[in-house]
Amino acid sequence: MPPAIETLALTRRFGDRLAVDGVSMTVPARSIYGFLGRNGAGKTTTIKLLLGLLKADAGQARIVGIDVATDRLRAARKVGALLEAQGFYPHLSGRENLGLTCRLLDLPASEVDRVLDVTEMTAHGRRRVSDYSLGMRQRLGLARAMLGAPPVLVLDEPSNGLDPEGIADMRRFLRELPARTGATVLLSSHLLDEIERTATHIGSLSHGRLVLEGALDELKAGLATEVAIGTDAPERAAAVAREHGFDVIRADGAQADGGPAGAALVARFGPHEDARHATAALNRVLCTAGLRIHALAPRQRSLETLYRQSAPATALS
Ligand SMILES: Nc1ncnc2c1ncn2[C@@H]1O[C@H](COP(=O)(O)OP(=O)(O)OP(=O)(O)O)[C@@H](O)[C@H]1O
Repeated sequence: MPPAIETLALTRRFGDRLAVDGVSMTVPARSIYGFLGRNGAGKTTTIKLLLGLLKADAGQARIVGIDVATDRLRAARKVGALLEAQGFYPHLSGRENLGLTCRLLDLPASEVDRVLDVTEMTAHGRRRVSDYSLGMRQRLGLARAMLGAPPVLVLDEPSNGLDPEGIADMRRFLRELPARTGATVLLSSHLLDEIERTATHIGSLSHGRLVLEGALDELKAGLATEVAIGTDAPERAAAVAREHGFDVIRADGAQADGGPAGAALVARFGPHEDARHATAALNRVLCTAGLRIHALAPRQRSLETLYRQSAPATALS
């Protein structure tokens, strides 16, 4: 089975600006691929290249093995998209809006029932889109992207503007999608936490370059285990720990004792080190030196850590 999406040194300039700079990304079939990057990193341009809405200056893009540049229409039939501007006719019902797209794509009318059912929108199909909540419009956008059952879905910020309940709903829906329909989802979002809870794989762009890619579990497993140290004498604790060969840093985040967020003293163990043994050894060293240690708290390995490490110069946006 070819990857759902594959690019090879994909490049696109606007004037002097390299918006997409030699990106080689692989989205495995049936994955949920979180596509990350701050504003202007090149996500939308990449998506437009994948959809054949823009031409690449160099490199290739393939959707389920079909070259987007040389076989544009066949590739386009394999991908459904939910982009920011939904472009529905507000005075028409959801069902009528979908019917129009169905005719444009030369698909059987039964597709409307199918996608309304998949997106749990059947009950609202006959209501006018102007009466829909934002969450329902996003669902309808998903339904439209799924017309013709394309194997690949590209969703740009599907949770944008939704309330917490709507976001949770969207998350549940997306997580179930590959198993229910066999589809692969490329999910572009600024919400790291949402991506972490939804995606199986991630790819991160920074200044047009792919700086991080892989299965989320594997990437997280490769991160060092970190333990926050709660002590009254952080400077001395750091010095003692370092003397004994521990890698100790000052890091942002919650204090080990649950106190106010700020610079915490954090020990980092290698990804293959036994964290329990290492923590016990660290504790022994600090206590033997007469330091008062009131907490040793393991920190979660998070997508945020990965993201910051891969693009350290860029702030979250
Ligand atoms: N049509 C265009 N003409 C000129 N420059 C453009 C054009 N489209 C994008 N760019 C530039 O290319 C770079 C990448 O933009 P792009 O929209 O792909 O980023 P993005 O990651 O999608 O950001 P956002 O999260 O804000 O949508 C930016 O510097 C942007 O200003």
